[in-house]
Amino acid sequence: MASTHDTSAARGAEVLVASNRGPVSYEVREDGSLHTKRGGGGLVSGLSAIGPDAGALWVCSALSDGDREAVRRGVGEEGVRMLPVPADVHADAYNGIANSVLWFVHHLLYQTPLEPVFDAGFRRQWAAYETYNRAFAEALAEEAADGAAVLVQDYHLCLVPGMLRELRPDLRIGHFSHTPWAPPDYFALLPEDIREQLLRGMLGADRLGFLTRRWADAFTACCEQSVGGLAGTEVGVHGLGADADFLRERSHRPDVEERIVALREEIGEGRKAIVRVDRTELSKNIVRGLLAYRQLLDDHPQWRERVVHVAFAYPSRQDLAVYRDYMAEVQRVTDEINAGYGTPGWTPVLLNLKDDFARSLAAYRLADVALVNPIRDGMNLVAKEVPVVSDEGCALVLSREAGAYWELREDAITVNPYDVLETARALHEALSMAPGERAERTKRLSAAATALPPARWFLDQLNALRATQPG
Ligand SMILES: O=P(O)(O)OC[C@H]1O[C@H](O[C@H]2O[C@H](CO)[C@@H](O)[C@H](O)[C@H]2O)[C@H](O)[C@@H](O)[C@@H]1O
Ligand SMILES: O=c1ccn([C@@H]2O[C@H](COP(=O)(O)OP(=O)(O)O)[C@@H](O)[C@H]2O)c(=O)[nH]1
Repeated sequence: MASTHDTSAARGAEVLVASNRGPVSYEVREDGSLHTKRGGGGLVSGLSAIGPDAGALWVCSALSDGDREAVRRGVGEEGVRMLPVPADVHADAYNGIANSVLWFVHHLLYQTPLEPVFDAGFRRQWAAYETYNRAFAEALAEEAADGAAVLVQDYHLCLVPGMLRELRPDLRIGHFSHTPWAPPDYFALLPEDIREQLLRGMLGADRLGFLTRRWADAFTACCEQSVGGLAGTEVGVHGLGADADFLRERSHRPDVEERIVALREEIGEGRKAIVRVDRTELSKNIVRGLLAYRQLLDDHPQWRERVVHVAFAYPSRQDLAVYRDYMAEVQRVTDEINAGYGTPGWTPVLLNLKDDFARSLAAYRLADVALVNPIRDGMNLVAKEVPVVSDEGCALVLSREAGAYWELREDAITVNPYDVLETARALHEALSMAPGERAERTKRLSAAATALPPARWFLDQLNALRATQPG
């Protein structure tokens, strides 16, 4: 890794994006060939719309053995540079600090009295997080043309703006958070020096972006409490929308049509479908969703045999025991409901624990009700994607703690995600909605969901960043 920027280097990229997860990942097949897979989650859905046409260089991490092998063989996508960070550094930075500490802080996921504990192990992981951030800062410093614009993404890379600023004072540096931001009292769980390092690292940027005003205000409040304010850094709000063109085209391809036929058969003739699609992620609140569905079957037995809960919970962050345990809990509660309520011709919950994007799109299209009930979520693109591709209109049950709430609340049925009884009532209301009203609401939801498509979301940030004075 180069430690300084060589100013005599040839001109590099004018626009750079940096994120932990990149647009694709690789898998080594048994015959030794490399298989390419689209990266999962909303950050990739948002940034993939930018594509190589925009001329941006996307610097991301080699996350898997397959990714590292691709780097070794010199295989890669156009406009993408994968950093082969050592596996142990990545594990500590990504699984340790990013996903077990920062993700937990911003999503209010700690369960006292057992968590959090900031001990010597945490300090070792923090050192890896610094190393990881430095690797990105150095790669970006190496690749960027004079005066280029660099858009750093998310909580994995909070220290990059400050580090990059030192290496390349000429650059315009932005940082965008795809997560919520913790309120100051919760952020204060972190050791004081770590809090300061994170905030000062981000304030090394010229401009910071958030998905909603709520998260931007929480960040500003944390800065006021810990480091005396924003130190001249601009803060903007950019609510990432769904990519209607991509979704409509992709959801009408033959592989999705095939899956619609299969899904309809599994659901059963004349039954309604309550659909959810998430990473198996603690903050998505899948178990309370199942409990609310069970409550619905208790409170309104008329729905028994007439509805199926189609739950797609595709694997995420499986290196972490707490995520593996959560997946097992989702399976356990599903089995309990199916055993307790199922009949020979009716399986109340259809649980899909495998990654199958085409099948998820098929479920979006045929859903009567979409259940999106996160405890807390930066935005939640699923809530925005369903109305766009829905065939016959879909009622949306939406958590008031999702970023998407602020844009979709008028036509969604909104819930407190912890309140299982309220969620059950919302499911009943959604299932009972008249088809005409459902179609009308879906149309308005779709318009709100696509108000800021990914390409414009990105361009707005780029233009705003270019209008700042570097440093
Ligand atoms: O990369 P992973 O660890 O597999 O996780 C997937 C992504 O999860 C988070 O996504 C967020 O970004 C979405 C788009 O802005 C937003 O709608 C959602 O609410 C967020 O949870 C994470 O922030 C990304 O970095 C991950 O890639
Ligand atoms: O099997 C699937 C099903 C869905 N998605 C996509 O994953 C994203 C999830 O984004 P969201 O903002 O809802 O949550 P995140 O996972 O980023 O926290 C959406 O764009 C989905 O279309 C996916 O990658 N694989």
